[in-house]
Amino acid sequence: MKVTKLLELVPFYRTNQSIESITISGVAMDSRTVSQGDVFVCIRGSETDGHAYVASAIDQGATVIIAEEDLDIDFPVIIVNDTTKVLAMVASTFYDYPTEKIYTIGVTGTNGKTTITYLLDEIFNLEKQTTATIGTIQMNIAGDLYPVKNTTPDSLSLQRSFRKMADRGVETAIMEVSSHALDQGRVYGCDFDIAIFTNLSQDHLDYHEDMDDYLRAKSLLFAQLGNGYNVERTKFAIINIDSPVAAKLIRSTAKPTLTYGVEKQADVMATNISLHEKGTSFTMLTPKGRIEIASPLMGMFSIYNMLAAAGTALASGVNLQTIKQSFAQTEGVRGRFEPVLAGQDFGVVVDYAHTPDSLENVLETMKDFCRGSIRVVVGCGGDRDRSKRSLMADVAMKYGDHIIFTSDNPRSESPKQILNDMTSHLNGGFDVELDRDKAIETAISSSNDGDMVLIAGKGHETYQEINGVRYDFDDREVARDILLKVKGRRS
Ligand SMILES: CC(=O)N[C@H]1[C@@H](OP(=O)(O)OP(=O)(O)OC[C@H]2O[C@@H](n3ccc(=O)[nH]c3=O)[C@H](O)[C@@H]2O)O[C@H](CO)[C@@H](O)[C@@H]1O[C@H](C)C(=O)N[C@@H](C)C(=O)N[C@H](CCC(=O)O)C(=O)O
Ligand SMILES: Nc1ncnc2c1ncn2[C@@H]1O[C@H](COP(=O)(O)OP(=O)(O)OP(=O)(O)O)[C@@H](O)[C@H]1O
Ligand SMILES: N[C@H](CCC[C@H](N)C(=O)O)C(=O)O
Ligand SMILES: [Mg+2]
Repeated sequence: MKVTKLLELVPFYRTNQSIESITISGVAMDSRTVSQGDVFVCIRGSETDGHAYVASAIDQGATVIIAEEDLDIDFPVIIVNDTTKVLAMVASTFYDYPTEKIYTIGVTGTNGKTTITYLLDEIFNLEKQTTATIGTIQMNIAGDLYPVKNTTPDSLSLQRSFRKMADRGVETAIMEVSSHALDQGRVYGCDFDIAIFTNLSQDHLDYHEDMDDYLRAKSLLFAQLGNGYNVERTKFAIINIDSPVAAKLIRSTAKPTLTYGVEKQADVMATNISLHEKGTSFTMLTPKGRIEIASPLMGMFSIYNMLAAAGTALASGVNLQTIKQSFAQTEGVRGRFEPVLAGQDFGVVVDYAHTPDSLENVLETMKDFCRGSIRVVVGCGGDRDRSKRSLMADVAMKYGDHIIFTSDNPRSESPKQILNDMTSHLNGGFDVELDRDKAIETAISSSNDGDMVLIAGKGHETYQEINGVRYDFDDREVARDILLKVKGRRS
């Protein structure tokens, strides 16, 4: 491709020499992945600055550089104001504007993103659509699964993935859009048709200055809605009206909004709610009529997730019966309120709650049904928001009868320090066990008929990250093994 064609979405740039005759065969944002003929785009990151790797990119075969500053080299350089935005633009041009051909749904909010992408995927699959999802667990393109590094990939990988989707005939793509991604422009260049907001509660204050900054990042998804190249499809924002920040998000988009909720009047509402041991049921009121919903998904938070998915599906033209059927037959998402069953007479649930709000939602749900004691095994991740640690501990103390604080993914931090951050303000009444395996064993082996154990924080994860090394660790497998061992001892 001619580099001038690659720049067709970039309105302003300067060059240090003529670039007319240059052609490129790929786009790279990391010097370590440059191939012969690539354009190398220098990105200023949080750890390092891509401008420092220009020489190495040239050595690897780059034919032209996109930078934010004059580089004083005898090599073609295109100078722009903001390489992050330009990377997204050129990636989208290089891969031939793939989101133009795909109905694209973005989900943002503190909790519920993964769950909603799965619910929507199931609905669209019932409609016999070819779909793709991108998020925390994996990327799924028409049934082919790919591992992911981030919940939301960088703009270059993202556009490459969209290209793959378009080539595989994907009609609808549903993706999680994290606040980091919005802040770092990873989804510039995506032409979203629908933007969904779940909720906002404390998380990521290691990255965002404060909750306002966190909200500002989230609101970019809605501000960006309709800025793309496809003007034929109607764009919608789907907003949880019960969230205290709903009005701000509604104001941040010029596009039509469909609201959902339980407490306030909304376009899609749940009434006659029944939360029970086997799931939920409710009457769903929608602009297309009312319908009775019954689902195995547990807890009030699941009703919000279903309303978000239902509103989106309706806005996308899906009928109510399909939505009802999908919610009835869903098996939920792995690691989200996932029961571990080994014939025991007490409950064991693995859940990805890693924020104060999600932990509270899950424990509230357990409290409603637990006939005995609630045991909570929980820790907090290292190199993440320190201020959520004591809040998560408070929630565990509020709902649990027996609390075992343990390690999550300590990453580069000292596990003891993390646990100290969680517990230093408490006056006892809990156990601390650094070894997550042992913590789970203690909780399970002390449980009896009617009790419930919550193993929180790691959900679907199959590793524990300590000092840069990922060791195999799966809460569900560990719990199952211990349950079988304990059963053997008791019989
Ligand atoms: C803090 C953060 O978000 N960092 C993200 C960021 O990396 P960075 O800014 O640190 O990049 P950097 O390492 O400074 O490098 C700058 C530039 O130099 C280039 N480089 C670097 C080295 C080299 O030898 N050559 C070279 O060219 C890099 O390719 C890059 O273009 O951009 C990268 C590409 O998009 C991300 O993978 C990376 O995510 C890191 C791994 C991360 O852990 N992020 C977490 C916090 C995150 O984003 N989480 C959210 C989900 C949160 C949630 O909802 O719960 C997510 O979306 O995953
Ligand atoms: N709507 C909701 N409101 C509050 N808590 C929720 C909601 N949905 C799910 N949760 C809780 O949050 C946890 C994570 O859910 P999910 O993975 O769907 O969220 P996410 O937004 O994708 O999280 P992440 O930011 O890690 O990607 C669940 O295990 C559950 O405990
Ligand atoms: N997407 C979240 C996941 C947290 C999961 C928890 N197990 C942890 O490691 O903190 C994050 O990166 O902050
Ligand atoms: Mg997620």
